[in-house]
Amino acid sequence: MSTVLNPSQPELNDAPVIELRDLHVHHRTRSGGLFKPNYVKAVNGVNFTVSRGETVGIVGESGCGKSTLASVLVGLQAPTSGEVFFHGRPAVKRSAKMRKEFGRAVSVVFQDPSTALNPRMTIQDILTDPLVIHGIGNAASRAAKVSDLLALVGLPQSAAEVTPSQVSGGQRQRVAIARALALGPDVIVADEPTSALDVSVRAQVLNLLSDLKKELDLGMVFISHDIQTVRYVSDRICVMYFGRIVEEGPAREVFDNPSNDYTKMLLGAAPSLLHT
Ligand SMILES: Nc1ncnc2c1ncn2[C@@H]1O[C@H](COP(=O)(O)OP(=O)(O)OP(=O)(O)O)[C@@H](O)[C@H]1O
Repeated sequence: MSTVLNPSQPELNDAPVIELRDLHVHHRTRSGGLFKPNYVKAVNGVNFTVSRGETVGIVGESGCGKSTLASVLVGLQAPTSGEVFFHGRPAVKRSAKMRKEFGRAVSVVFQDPSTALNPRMTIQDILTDPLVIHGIGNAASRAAKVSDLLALVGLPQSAAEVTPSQVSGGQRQRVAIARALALGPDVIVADEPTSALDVSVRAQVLNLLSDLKKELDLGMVFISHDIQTVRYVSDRICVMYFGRIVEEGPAREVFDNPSNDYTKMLLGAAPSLLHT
């Protein structure tokens, strides 16, 4: 049987890369009134951890709060309340030093590489950019790093010379993954990373992410509305419903023996793998 989440109390030494405790995120809306709040509870009391070497899948229908949770995980959004720990240290009000370390250690792959990558930059410049921003290496070492990154994600070296629009959608997502790896992160947050891709290349990108996780001992947060896709890549699954995690457990257990009615409904409604 899978379990319902409880906040974990890790020892500092083997603390997860990121831990969220009782996290709440409210988005302001314009439609408030006398009896209606002017905010949406996008995330409503979530406890969550991700460590190196594990893929944690977050699954739920559109609007359940997945992307809001992702934006807190990557530091783009501050929580309304709750605690964020980074390698066991409180990280809600992070110092400039911690912000820099967080930026190196946690990176993101978005759904649509066409909008996530600057169309005017060459792929060489896109992959060099994070190194320049973080003041890492010199021109020669950065060029070598770009070459390594292209090899790591299965792109030809010639891809460095072109812009994102000159490669296929699947290759563009590989560029986005290479950029996410540039600083040697501990965790990658992948928010619907295959939804915008052709069905024919989705499995390749999922396999690449799984291989990279193993090869680099990465932590990965894999977010999708599609429980079949989440199961394919995840060690552990968190099922989200209206801003809460309603079920959490090893992927196989959640899949084979779900304890929550919403999880059962998601599984019942799930079409065949990778075809949504
Ligand atoms: N910037 C915002 N301002 C107001 N409401 C927002 C904002 N962003 C998200 N919301 C609302 O918060 C809730 C959670 O949205 P969120 O995008 O996190 O869910 P999601 O599960 O990622 O959905 P999707 O897969 O459609 O992106 C929804 O009700 C959404 O309408």
